[in-house]
Order: sequence, then C-alpha cells, then structure tokens
Amino acid sequence: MPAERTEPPLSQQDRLLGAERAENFPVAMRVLPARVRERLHAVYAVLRVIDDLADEPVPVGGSGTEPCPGTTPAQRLRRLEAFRTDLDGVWSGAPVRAPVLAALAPVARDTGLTREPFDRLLDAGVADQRITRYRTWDELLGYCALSAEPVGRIVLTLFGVSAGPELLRDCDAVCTALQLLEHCADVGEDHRRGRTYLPAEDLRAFGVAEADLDADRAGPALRGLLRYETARARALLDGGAVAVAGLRGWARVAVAGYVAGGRAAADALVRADGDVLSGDGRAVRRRADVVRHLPGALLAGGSR
Ligand SMILES: CC(C)=CCC/C(C)=C/CC/C(C)=C/COP(=O)(O)OP(=O)(O)O
Repeated sequence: MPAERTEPPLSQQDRLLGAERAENFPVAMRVLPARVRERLHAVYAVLRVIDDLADEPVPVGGSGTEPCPGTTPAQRLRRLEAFRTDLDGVWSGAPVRAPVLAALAPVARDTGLTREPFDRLLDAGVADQRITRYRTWDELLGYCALSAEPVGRIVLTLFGVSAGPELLRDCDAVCTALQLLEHCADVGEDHRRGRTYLPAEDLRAFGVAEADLDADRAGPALRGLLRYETARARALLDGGAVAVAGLRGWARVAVAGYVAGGRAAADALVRADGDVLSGDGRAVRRRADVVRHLPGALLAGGSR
C-alpha cells in the first residue's frame, strides 16, 4: 500500500503571497504609511488564518492550532473554537499560542480594537461548517453580516474613525458588496468545497442546476445569473461608496481603494461575461482597473 501523503501545512507566507494577488483586503495597502500598513498587515494575517481555519484541509501555520488538519467540518469547528479561546489572551494579556495573535495584541492595545468583530468572523467560519446553502438573498446578507461587515469595523478602528450610524451602514454595504463579488468569482472553488453562496431562489429563477457549477465552462443560465448577481453587488457597492465622503486622510484613501478594488472585480466578472468556471483568468481583477477607478472612488461620487 502506498504511504499516505500528508499535505504540508499552509504557511503564513504562502497565504499572504497568494492573497496579495487576488483578494480585497490588500488592495489599498501599497500607498499607505508604514505604521498603518503594519497594523493592517497584522489584522490581515489574523483574518486569513480565520478564513483558512474554516476552509483549508491542511494545518494552518501561524494559527496556534497546528498540527490539526481540517479535513472534516468537525475538525474545522474544533480548531476555530481553539483559536477563539486563544483570542482571549489578546485582551487579557495571557500568553497566546498563535503567532498572528501575538502580533495583533500590540495593535489592539494601541488602536482600541475590541474582540467583537473577530468573534463575528469566527462565527462566519462556524456557519460555513454548518450551512452550505442559502435560500434567499436576505439569508445571504445575514451571513455577510458575520463574514464581511466586521472587516470594515476593524478597518475603521485601525484608522481611528469613530463612525456614526450612516457611515457604518455605508461601510457595511461596501464590505458586503466586496464579499458578494468574491462569491461570484469563486463559484467553482466554493462548490468544490461543498458550498454554494448564490441564493437558491436565484439559481431556480435563472434555471441553474447545482450540476452546472461543476462544468468546465459556465453555461448560458449560469452566466445570466452571474450577470444579475454582479449587477446587484455593484449597485450595493455604489450605494455604499458615499462612505468615502465621510472619511478624511488615510482612511479615505484606504476605503476608496477598497471601493475601486470592488469596481475592478465587477469589471472582471463583466469581462468574463459570467464565465467564472473556465479558469482562463478573465474573471481576475486587473490592477489597471483598480487604478482607473481610484479617482472616482476618492471623489466619492463617480462610479466609473
Ligand atoms: C471601512 C471599509 C468599507 C473597509 C473595507 C474592508 C474590506 C476589505 C472588506 C472585505 C470584506 C470581505 C470579507 C470580502 C471577502 O474577501 P476575501 O478576499 O477575504 O475573500 P474570501 O473570504 O473569499 O477569501
């Protein structure tokens, strides 16, 4: 019998390199002052660990839960809860196991970050083990309140912004839109992990069967659905983009960067005409599009 192959743990470096290319959070990093960037990096490393604890079958480096694999939902739940317990130390001063939490502690102390948004992100990871389908758009928005909105709250705190209800609402809309656009781009990958975030009511309305998500190319029904979901997420993003007007200084630059990144992600989906399954890179956000959208996002009005 061949020896069982063990996957190497996912290192923090692997994750940061992979994610810098593809994902939302690092979009605005480059231009920010070093101190702000360091804080964002510390938080981002924790967010990536939480994502990976919920998703990855292999042990997650930097999480303090190694060598625990995440092959089954029960294992992933255990390591999410172990990480939640470890999180206590960031605020109590007790020693933490996870290097990413050791790095978070001084940032939390200096900026006044609370643990509440991190708990919500862990709750999203827990939901991912228990809920693999969403019936309606409203149910999906409930998931985004756990998985996306807390990221915005953390970012605002890092920049020292004390936001009123309107700004919070607009930032929540931006974060939710970014998450929904990510769901559109990742339909195939999520399906391979056993999850479908596109609401079942929409799959039905567009005549998309679950099996269509396994195909090598998106068929006409799935393309139609993705055009619809992209437009809906984009409208939410455009509505929330007014948040930029309520911000000053580097916070304004960063959030404009996230908005521009979201618009570029929507462009990529439109360019691919909803064919997110073929893997030929057409649905990947282009840096040139992010740059093109930045001035409009900074002025908090322009959407193109
Ligand atoms: C103040 C303000 C509006 C800040 C914006 C903060 C921000 C970048 C929110 C993104 C929300 C989110 C979890 C998106 C998924 O992206 P992902 O790339 O992590 O995707 P994944 O979960 O599929 O890996």
